[in-house]
Amino acid sequence: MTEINSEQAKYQCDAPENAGDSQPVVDVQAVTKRFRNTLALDQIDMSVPRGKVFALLGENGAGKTTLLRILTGYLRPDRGSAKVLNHDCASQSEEIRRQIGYVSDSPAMYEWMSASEIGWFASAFYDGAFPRRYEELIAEFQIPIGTKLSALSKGQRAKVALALAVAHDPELLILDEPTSGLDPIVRRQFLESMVDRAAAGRTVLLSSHQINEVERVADVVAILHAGKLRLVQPLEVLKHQTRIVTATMDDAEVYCEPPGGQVLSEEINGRQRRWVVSRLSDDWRSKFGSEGGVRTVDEVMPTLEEIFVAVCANTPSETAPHGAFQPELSRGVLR
Ligand SMILES: Nc1ncnc2c1ncn2[C@@H]1O[C@H](COP(=O)(O)OP(=O)(O)OP(=O)(O)O)[C@@H](O)[C@H]1O
Repeated sequence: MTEINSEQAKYQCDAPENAGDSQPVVDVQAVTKRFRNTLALDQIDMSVPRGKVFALLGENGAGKTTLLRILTGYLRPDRGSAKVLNHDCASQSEEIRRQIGYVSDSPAMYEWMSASEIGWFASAFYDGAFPRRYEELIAEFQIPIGTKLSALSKGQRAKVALALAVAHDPELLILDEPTSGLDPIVRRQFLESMVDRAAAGRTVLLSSHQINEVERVADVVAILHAGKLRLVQPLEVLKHQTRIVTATMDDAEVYCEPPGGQVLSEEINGRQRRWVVSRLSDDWRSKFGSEGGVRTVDEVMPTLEEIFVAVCANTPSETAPHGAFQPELSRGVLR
């Protein structure tokens, strides 16, 4: 069985020299990027704290890859600025790429090389420990070392790309859809190894559609929607402060104000009203439905997927007139 074991996680995570540094590892300010008629990123402000697993969620076309490509210097923003490890992404991209590990959504590798040869080739760019770490990862992943990359399966190639990105033990790992192509066992072990990295002070910034997986490993969640950053919050805070409130009215015609807080979404179905609400106060029940007409009221904790759907379904133009949803962020800094 392919396994990223605890031993491996240990060597990946020797304590970084400046682990105590409180400066964000990624600092994005007012970044805007347009492709012809598509506004891919619209005034993005975001900071990624050190030593966390930071998950960037968004629907297809939300702008995740565009943002990650700006951070790694493969794209330039039209406006705004971005820094990674205190280096400017537009002018110091080589330095950034040397210091980080990056796996793009479609890694380009020299197809005519074997896993062994590409490791040897990449080791020229990194410190002396790279070859040993790389070989151990390749062995853990059970990659046939002599086979040309062009002859490997999609999942095996994804593993080679990951091994290349991780083997120099980077302070920041940027992963665009890291688990696509991996089988469920490797996905799980890989994500757990990301948690171990964060615990040792390394930072992992990953984009994903796999919300259930993200829910298991992320410290911080950001949601991009149509090029706008709609939410950035520690996952624990997000889950603690967000509720699905369902009220059943005496009559479908009875109007009912939402239960306070920030309304992420509202659904009306006959006599039933359903809100996904963040920042609900502890005493919301005492104030709710004071005008009468509310027969029963229930409150449950939403899954991250339910929060994601609520945030993405509620674009500003659709925002309910009452309790309007405002992105849960201020300059993308966690509150
Ligand atoms: N090189 C490009 N030329 C033109 N449009 C582009 C280009 N790259 C991205 N876009 C557009 O920018 C928007 C954001 O794309 P992006 O790839 O960043 O989304 P994403 O969130 O990574 O999506 P997915 O989850 O499907 O990979 C999309 O509308 C896409 O069509």
